[in-house]
Amino acid sequence: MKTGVLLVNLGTPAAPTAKAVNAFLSQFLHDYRVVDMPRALWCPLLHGIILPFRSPKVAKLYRSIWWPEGSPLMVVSRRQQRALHEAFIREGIDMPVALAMSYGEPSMATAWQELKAAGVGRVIILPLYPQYSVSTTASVFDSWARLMKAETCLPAFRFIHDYHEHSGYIQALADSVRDHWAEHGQADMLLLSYHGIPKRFQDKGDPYGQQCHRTSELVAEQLGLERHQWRTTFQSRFGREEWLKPYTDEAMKTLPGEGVKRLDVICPAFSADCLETLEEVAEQNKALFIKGGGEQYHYIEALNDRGSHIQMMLDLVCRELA
Ligand SMILES: C=CC1=C(C)c2cc3[nH]c(cc4nc(cc5[nH]c(cc1n2)c(C)c5CCC(=O)O)C(CCC(=O)O)=C4C)c(C)c3C=C
Ligand SMILES: [Fe+2]
Ligand SMILES: [Fe+2]
Repeated sequence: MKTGVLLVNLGTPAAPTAKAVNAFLSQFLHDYRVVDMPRALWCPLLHGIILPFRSPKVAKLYRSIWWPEGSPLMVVSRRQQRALHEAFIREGIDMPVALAMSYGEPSMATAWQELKAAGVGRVIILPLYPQYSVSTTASVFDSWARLMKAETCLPAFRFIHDYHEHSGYIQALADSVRDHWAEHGQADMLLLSYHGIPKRFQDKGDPYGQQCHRTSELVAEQLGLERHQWRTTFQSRFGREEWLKPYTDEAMKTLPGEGVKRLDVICPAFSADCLETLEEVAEQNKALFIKGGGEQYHYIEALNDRGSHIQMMLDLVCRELA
């Protein structure tokens, strides 16, 4: 039976316009895995305030990072899909690779049709989230399960839960930091900034925060950093409740006062650069750090279609084939 790979990431608006951002956010923020409030309370807030006010504001941010070929997240994801397919060809393996997004296009239904058309009867689902979270990974599983309701003969499938301590992933992160140091020199501190989640999710059993801390420890160990040379923080808060701490934006304001004048920042939870890395981390946080007395700030790009990242994906898939 032919096997195929289904790469899945979050998704992104089709255009950097208020209308497209509204459509994307509406689908995203209606997902119970992301916002678990009763709909009678959440929908009036979402439709009455969040979507009308946030969409034009966020569209402007998307315009500031949009590439000529499209949204960075989409452009990078397509490159990853192509590179993984080519890596399999080099290994002499015929392995169709499809790309799906949890929200927006290409949907999981579109990707599954592509795999079926290629004769695939066994699927390896690889959510491109190194750390498991109910808000991301579990949502990918929900989409798959919903899609499978229409199938009479289910394909065999494997679902890759997380890869937060996979040696190839840790090595790829460490290599990307070393490459950055070779070009720019080593800063006073390496900050590992992860997308946050509400603390309440962690209290209910989401292992995301613990997995982020583990990734940081392994990267720091691989780089031979001493404890005062690295730190873990959480970014991209949404809403008013408490999220995982410490917060990245608060660290930007306090680190210069602690003597950290030169800062390198890496975002290991993002397998592809996107709004949250290119705008929030590379631009907004840099401004906060410099305003707080920092002197030099470098954002180290996501693993994207780096060779070692693609090799790690190949390894993750091959493990499931064994
Ligand atoms: C590690 C990956 C991610 C986790 C965990 C995650 C949780 C999470 N996110 C929101 C709300 C928003 N996230 C937004 C953008 C966004 N989030 C991720 C990844 C994770 N999110 C990515 C890759 C992106 C960027 C997409 C792009 O187009 O570039 C947004 C949209 C932008 C904005 O309005 O600020 C929202 C909203 C919640 C509520 C949540 C956990 C509950
Ligand atoms: Fe609604
Ligand atoms: Fe997010």
